[in-house]
Amino acid sequence: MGYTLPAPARSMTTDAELLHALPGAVLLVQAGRIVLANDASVRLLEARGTDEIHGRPPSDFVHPIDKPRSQQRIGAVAAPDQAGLPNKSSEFRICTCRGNLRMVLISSVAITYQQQPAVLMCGLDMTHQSEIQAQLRESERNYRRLFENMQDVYYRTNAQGVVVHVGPAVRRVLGYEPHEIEGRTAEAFYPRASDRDALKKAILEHGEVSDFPGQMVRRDGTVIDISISSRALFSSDGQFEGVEGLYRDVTQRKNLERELQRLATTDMLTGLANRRAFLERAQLALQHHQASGDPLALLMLDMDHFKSINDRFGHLEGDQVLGLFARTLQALLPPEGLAGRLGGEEFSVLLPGLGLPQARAVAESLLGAVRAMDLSSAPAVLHSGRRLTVSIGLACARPGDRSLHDLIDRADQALYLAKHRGRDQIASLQDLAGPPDNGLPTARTA
Ligand SMILES: Nc1nc2c(ncn2[C@@H]2O[C@H](COP(=O)(O)OP(=O)(O)OP(=O)(O)O)[C@@H](O)[C@H]2O)c(=O)[nH]1
Repeated sequence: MGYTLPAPARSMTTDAELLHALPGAVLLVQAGRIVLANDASVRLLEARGTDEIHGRPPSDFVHPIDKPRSQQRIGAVAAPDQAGLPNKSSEFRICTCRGNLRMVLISSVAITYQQQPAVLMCGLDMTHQSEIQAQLRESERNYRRLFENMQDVYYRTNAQGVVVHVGPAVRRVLGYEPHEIEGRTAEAFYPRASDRDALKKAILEHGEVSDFPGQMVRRDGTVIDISISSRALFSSDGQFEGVEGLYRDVTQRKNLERELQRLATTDMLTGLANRRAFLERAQLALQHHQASGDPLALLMLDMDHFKSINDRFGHLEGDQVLGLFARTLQALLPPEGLAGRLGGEEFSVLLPGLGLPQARAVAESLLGAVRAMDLSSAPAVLHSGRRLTVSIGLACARPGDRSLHDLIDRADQALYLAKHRGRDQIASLQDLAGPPDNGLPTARTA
């Protein structure tokens, strides 16, 4: 296949035609005046024709700021020590005949033309490149500003986990200067090595992580919650080169979340688990019991004749008593136990790992502690000489339990039995005459 030149290729026969066909602007200056301008310079200077250029000093087209430099260069290029060599090209602001500004890269050389000394100037329009450079500089300034003011900490480590770069936000987040962190391994700032290991593992497994939770230690020793988004860096031949990412201090948000979680799961009057939280934990404990066969006991507690406390001493005093009762429960719980307020003056205690005898012992101690409760924060009750008591229903999880409801139901029935039998006592369904419950003897009394 032959190659054909594109259509309008101009054919030229003279040197002058060659000069006018040049894409670069050329001016010839003699005795300080332009004596020749090629077509490209006419276009560059936005002249109507060569007449608008010929006869004028080149400085007519140079921006006042660049005039001294331009004149100095034209003088220097003609100096004998320049030996007819062109000077180094340099950018000048050029004002066109139409008043527009152009950035032109100009180089000159001293010659002899028609037996007279002359300076030949060659110019390349750099306006577009200058604009690009200015945009680049502006964009670089913008990125730097953004980087300096960023709330998140940018960091980069090498393959050995050494921090090679960290952003200035680290001053605010961790209280260190960037140079104090650069050159150290990131592990140094994690309170638990396992956190950093988990992050590393996740990044290597997935290539990147987003909003990965963790904690870091500030210079003053306080531990803060952070959220990290990072990615692994690889060389073009697939070698692991380190990690790059951003982390931010989310302590405030985490504290708020923890507080919301606490509010959502805590009974405000007593500080115990609320009904929803208690039942959730009880469900988990039952599942564990079903999977492991570990014993599980549940107590239902109801203050005796509580209505009369409210009626006689007022609702506020009643609230004080409920608070006291809750603290008494809490103080006597075994480490794995959980107390909750199911509503009103009804409470429940979950006893994972405890069988009937141990659970009964806990219930006994609760019964005694309520009888002996210090009522100084409920002064009206205290001065009346009234003693408080509680009734307790006790049930143990059985292999046949289909749901938590079965266990709670038995504890409720046992509580009813304790009330029925005169209150201030413990009952379990084993106390009823009937078939053996869970292999234990029947008709036991509390
Ligand atoms: N002060 C106070 N009283 C409450 C609260 N919730 C429920 N109560 C009261 O607790 C009382 C419960 O009374 P009842 O269920 O009739 O039983 P009781 O008087 O405790 O008698 P027995 O349970 O049969 O021993 C009612 O008067 C309720 O108004 C509370 O948050 N604060």
